[in-house]
Amino acid sequence: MSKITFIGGGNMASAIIGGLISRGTPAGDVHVVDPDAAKLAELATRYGVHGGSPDEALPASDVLVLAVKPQQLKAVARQLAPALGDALVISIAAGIRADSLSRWLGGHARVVRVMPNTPALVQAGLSGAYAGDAVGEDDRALATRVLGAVGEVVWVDDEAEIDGITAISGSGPAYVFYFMEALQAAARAQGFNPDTARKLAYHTFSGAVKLALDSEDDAGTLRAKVTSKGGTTERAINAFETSQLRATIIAAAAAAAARSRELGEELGRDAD
Ligand SMILES: NC(=O)C1=CN([C@@H]2O[C@H](COP(=O)(O)OP(=O)(O)OC[C@H]3O[C@@H](n4cnc5c(N)ncnc54)[C@H](OP(=O)(O)O)[C@@H]3O)[C@@H](O)[C@H]2O)C=CC1
Ligand SMILES: O=C(O)[C@@H]1CCC=N1
Repeated sequence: MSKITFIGGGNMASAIIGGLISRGTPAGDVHVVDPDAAKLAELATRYGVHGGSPDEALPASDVLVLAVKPQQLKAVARQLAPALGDALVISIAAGIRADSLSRWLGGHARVVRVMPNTPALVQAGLSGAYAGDAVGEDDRALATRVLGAVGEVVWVDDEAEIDGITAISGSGPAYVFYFMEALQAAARAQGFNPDTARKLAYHTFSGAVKLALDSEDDAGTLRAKVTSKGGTTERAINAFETSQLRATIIAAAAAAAARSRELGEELGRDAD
């Protein structure tokens, strides 16, 4: 495996690092740069990875993963540019387009834009990936190896699709957790204690997902098999439909995709 340096050791970087280490990447091959010493200490304790400065880490890196907030990326990229060398740069920042980043890195061509998600921590991630024509097959294969260690990788030819992937699988775990929270609250409202409410909600979710993944039926058919005519489920689904829950979910994802495009426009300008 290649030497990988993460710039930013926050939530998403921790998830990818945790996934890489549990899949056998040697801890000595992973460096993390983050201004927060407490975060670095926690990553070192949990996964054995090294913290350090960009000056130490960059010259020895084959792959650089930029995992700072989109609002921080321009300044970070400009600062890294002089010491970058020939590393493959993978940006996971929402919204920021590959050509903006390449420009901030002083015209660095080996840039891949990726949208991962936090289930990477348990090797169940999904990453959308895009690279321009200047990025060769070897670099695409290298990016696939890094992200593929923590889940599925889906390459797109049109960068605009990364905004859609951000809205579905990038932000999506939060939608799922929102539904799980709501189902727990519903269980509490039925009088169950917190432990039982959690068990009922989580186990129902994981059981339904396992059933869907293992089944040849689509989700609509599986739903119909639960929904007896004149029964209890029908009453609940009718309540969802009356409150236009499906349309709300579709509109929410469209809002997330629009925000991704907006971030690319707003933060991609070179004016400041
Ligand atoms: N969380 C998620 O589910 C997903 C996030 N992403 C993307 O990943 C990126 C990171 O998100 P997330 O992990 O949630 O954010 P976090 O805020 O948790 O992590 C970003 C980290 O970068 C650090 N940082 C800031 N400036 C620098 C610098 N100059 N050098 C090194 N590190 C620096 C921050 O420190 P400090 O807090 O002190 O500023 C922070 O620890 C974002 O661009 C986001 O769009 C993509 C997919 C999913
Ligand atoms: O909320 C965000 O902006 C980031 C990108 C996708 C998930 N988290």
